[in-house]
Amino acid sequence: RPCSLGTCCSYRLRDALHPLWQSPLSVPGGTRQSPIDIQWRDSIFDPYLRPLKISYDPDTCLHIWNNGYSFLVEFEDSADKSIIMGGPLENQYRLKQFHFHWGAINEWGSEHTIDSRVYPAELHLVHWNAVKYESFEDAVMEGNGLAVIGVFLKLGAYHDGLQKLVDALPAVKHKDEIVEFDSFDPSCLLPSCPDYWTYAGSLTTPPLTESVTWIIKKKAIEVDEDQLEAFRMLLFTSPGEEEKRMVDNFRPLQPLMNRTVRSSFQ
Ligand SMILES: CCCCCOc1ccc(S(N)(=O)=O)cc1
Ligand SMILES: [Zn+2]
Repeated sequence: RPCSLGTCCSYRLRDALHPLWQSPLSVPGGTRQSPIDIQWRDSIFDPYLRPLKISYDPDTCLHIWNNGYSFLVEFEDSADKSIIMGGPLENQYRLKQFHFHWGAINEWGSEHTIDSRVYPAELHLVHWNAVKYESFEDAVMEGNGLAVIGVFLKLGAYHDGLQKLVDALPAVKHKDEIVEFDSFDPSCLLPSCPDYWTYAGSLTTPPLTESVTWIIKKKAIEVDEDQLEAFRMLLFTSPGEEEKRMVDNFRPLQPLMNRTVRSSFQ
């Protein structure tokens, strides 16, 4: 219905859209958005945080899929086979997938930062609360629905465990390509140090829902230049389209607002 001013009511200022995801950079009313900069000195040691318990079954590994934002390694999650519990979590969470975010060059690429230090890449191991919810899709909409372990990647020694994944990437060069991937245990991508920070946040890509308990490992894992370059040869684009290299697939930092970051270590 035309409004009294005779101008079309649907006209409104365009919100700032993220160039990559065409999604709002800021979620209206968002109070717990991710990623954030973790200020080490402002994080609070919580002695009640328990050790994180991680138990992955390599036989639940299904395939690698280029979804046009990143590449996902997806897991069979119809039973409690690959799970995490403890740490800040009240329930057991099931592994659904893991993926990475990275930059065009080694100077940037991670989503979270530590005292403003950026890493060349960041691994996200995505789990959902299978005690409280029926499916990952349901859990995505709930405040305690997801738990994501974040691991920083830094340039250094060759990472033997990552190489099996790197060798499979050419098979998923283009958006929507998928390749079978079996018997991979993602625990090989975790640092041996148990220390982590944890805070209440959100998905960093659409639908950006505020459903994630983030568990950010203090220690980074080392990978070498060729392994990082392998990520950068992936494409955002489908076969036949003008090629766009899959790089800089990270969301900008979001305001901390009224949140505390807790540490599992002193
Ligand atoms: C209902 C379908 C939802 C698909 C989206 O799933 C996601 C999105 C982002 C993340 S991240 N970068 O915050 O770890 C994890 C999972
Ligand atoms: Zn992610």
